[in-house]
Parts: sequence; C-alpha cells; structure tokens
Amino acid sequence: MILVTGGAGYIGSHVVLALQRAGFEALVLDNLVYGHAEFVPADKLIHGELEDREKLKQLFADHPIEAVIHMAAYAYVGESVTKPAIYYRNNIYGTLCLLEAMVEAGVGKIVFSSTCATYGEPDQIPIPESHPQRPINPYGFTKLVVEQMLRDFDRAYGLRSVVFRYFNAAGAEPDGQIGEDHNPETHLIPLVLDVAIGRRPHITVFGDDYATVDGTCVRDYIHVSDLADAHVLGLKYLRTGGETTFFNLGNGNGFSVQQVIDAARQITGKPIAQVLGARRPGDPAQLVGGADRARQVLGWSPRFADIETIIATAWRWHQSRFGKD
Ligand SMILES: NC(=O)c1ccc[n+]([C@@H]2O[C@H](COP(=O)([O-])OP(=O)(O)OC[C@H]3O[C@@H](n4cnc5c(N)ncnc54)[C@H](O)[C@@H]3O)[C@@H](O)[C@H]2O)c1
Ligand SMILES: O=c1ccn([C@@H]2O[C@H](COP(=O)(O)OP(=O)(O)O[C@H]3O[C@H](CO)[C@H](O)[C@H](O)[C@H]3O)[C@@H](O)[C@H]2O)c(=O)[nH]1
Repeated sequence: MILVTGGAGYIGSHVVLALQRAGFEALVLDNLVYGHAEFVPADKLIHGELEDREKLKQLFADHPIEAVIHMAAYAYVGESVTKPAIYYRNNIYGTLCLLEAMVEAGVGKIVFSSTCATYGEPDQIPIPESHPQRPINPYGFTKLVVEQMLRDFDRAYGLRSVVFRYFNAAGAEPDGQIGEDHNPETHLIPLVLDVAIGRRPHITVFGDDYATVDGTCVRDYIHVSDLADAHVLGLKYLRTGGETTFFNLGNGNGFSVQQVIDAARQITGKPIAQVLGARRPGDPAQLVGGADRARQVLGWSPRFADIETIIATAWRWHQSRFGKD
C-alpha cells in the first residue's frame, strides 16, 4: 500500500489514479485545506494533518504502507513571499513529522514533490538537474530544505528517496473526473480559462518587461497525467533497489504568458480580455527544464507534451466543473 499525502489535491488526485491503474493500492492523507474529498475514493481518504504525530503513528501502525508519495504542502509562490511562516511550518516542519514517523515505522521509501522553484534565476536554459539551487522565494527554499533533509535521512536512517522537481503542472486527466480547482486560484492556465468561461472579467499579465521573447515570463508546462506517470515509475525504481536521486519533470519547451493566453484564445474560441499588471514578487523570468535523466533512468515519456493538448484537457475539465448547464 502506498500513502499519498496531499492526494486529494490537484496533482495528488492524478497520482492516485495513476497508481490504481498501475495496480498499486493507494491511501490518501489530506487535511482538505486545498484538496477535494470527491477527487479520491471515499474509503481511501484519511482526513488529517502532517503535523499530527499521533495520527501518523496510528496510520503507519494500522496500514501496511510500503512507501510514501509526499505531496502535501503549501505551493503558492506569491503567498510564500508575504506569509513565509506558514510555509516554513507546513512544508518543513510538517515534512519532518512525516519523516520521523516513517523512520519509526520502518518505512524506507519516499517520492517527494519538489519544484523548479528551487533553482531560482537560472544560469542556463534548459535547466539541468546539476544546476545550482538558489531559490528566490520562501516556497522554493522550503522545498530545497526538504531535499537536503531527505539526503540526510538516507545517510542516517537508510530512507531512500526519489525527488521530482516539477516544472509547471497543467491540464487534466482526459478520462477522469478530476482537474485543477484551487481556491484561491493563482495559476495562469485556470485563470485564463476562468476568463474564457465568464467567471472573471480579464487576466492580468504580471509584467511585460522581462528579458524573454515577448517580455512576459516563460514557463515549462507539463501535463499533470505525465507527472503522475512519473511517480509510478519512481516507486518502481525504489522498489527495485534504486538509490536516492532526483529528477526534473518538464517538457523542455518554454511558453510565455502571452503565448499561453494566445493559445487559450485559439482552443476556446473566446476573446479572453487581458490587462497589464506589475511584476509578481518572487517570479524568475524563465524556467524551462531538461528532463532527459527521467527519460533515461526511469523510461519516462510524456504523453501530452504540446501546449495545445495541455490547454485543451484543462478546458474540457474547466467546462465540466464550472460551465453553466
Ligand atoms: N502545481 C504545480 O505546478 C507544482 C509545481 C511544482 C511542485 N508542486 C508541488 O506538488 C505538490 C502538489 O501540488 P498541487 O498543485 O497539487 O497543490 P494542491 O494544493 O492542489 O495539493 C496539495 C494538497 O496537500 C494538502 N495539504 C497541504 N498541507 C497539508 C498538511 N499539513 N496536512 C495534510 N494535507 C495537507 C492540501 O489540502 C492539498 O489537497 C505540492 O507539494 C507542490 O509544492 C506543484
Ligand atoms: O494571473 C496571473 C497568474 C500568473 N501569471 C504568470 O504566469 C506564470 C505562471 O504562473 P503560475 O502561478 O501559474 O505558476 P508559477 O510558475 O508561479 O508556480 C508554479 O510552478 C512553480 C515552479 O515554477 C512552483 O512549483 C509552484 O508550485 C507552481 O504553482 C508566471 O510568470 C506568473 O507571473 C500571470 O501573469 N498572471
């Protein structure tokens, strides 16, 4: 059985689906602060907090957990700049509680959701895994601390880990009843689709004076189901004795904010009003990843790599979730 923390969230629910399809049994721990109970089978959901040490102890005692996929965290870059304390508490202290419970219960394998935000302003594009990690926002820093904790826990306690540094998760499972629904929503693609569907008047572009193709920030959008598949491969890697390691998960293609809005106009057929706003603190100009290592070592191969498909799957979900009947 695999414990998925944060499994009722956007990426986590897709991971649970991928695990089930691959024949793994999944159990979810989520406090539902951002997750949705209906995104996971009711009998697989344990409502609880990472920081609840007693609950974790009981959970590991009651269930034959073989490995953990740790996705529970706060993940808003902008909020982490204005409210760093809750990020340090949830992402670092919460993870420490989990790791201690795992060591105590003798659970020796973990897959961890890290981020390209650990790299900060990159010196080279695409960013290789060997790139120095110098985060420019507290969110990225909390994830970097956990990466170091995992290396230390391996050395001291033999806890083996696969760290995935995701680029920008987007899209929705084409055959599923799950997708992106954050409250508040801060991510570009769902906000753009909110404008297309009439839930918001316009999209604000955060700065057009970056040193990029058209002045707007460039990101590497990776389909959430492709991310989910990688987690299944990461587990198999650990199961077959793989050593502690880390991988980028991205497509290696960058799209600017403006290019994403233009693609969404094409796919939805809606005008999508935009206005120019100030830069958002903590935003690097460009984040594009090289994921050759995940392809070579894990045999990972993204199925939905182009931005049109990514936006089209997100649009299908968005219409089913938020469209008027
Ligand atoms: N969305 C992205 O583009 C992206 C990129 C890089 C990394 N990540 C990482 O991937 C993971 C999942 O991101 P997401 O976009 O699905 O976010 P999400 O908010 O949809 O999912 C996180 C889940 O964790 C739960 N949670 C948070 N703190 C918890 C706690 N203390 N105890 C129990 N449950 C808790 C939330 O309720 C939520 O369901 C996060 O760790 C995030 O940092 C996301
Ligand atoms: O209303 C908006 C929202 C976003 N953006 C821009 O769109 C780009 C993408 O922003 P998102 O908020 O969608 O994604 P981030 O790149 O900030 O963050 C995501 O990817 C990060 C790594 O890059 C983290 O891991 C984080 O968890 C995840 O949400 C950024 O340049 C942002 O400034 C806008 O212009 N207007």
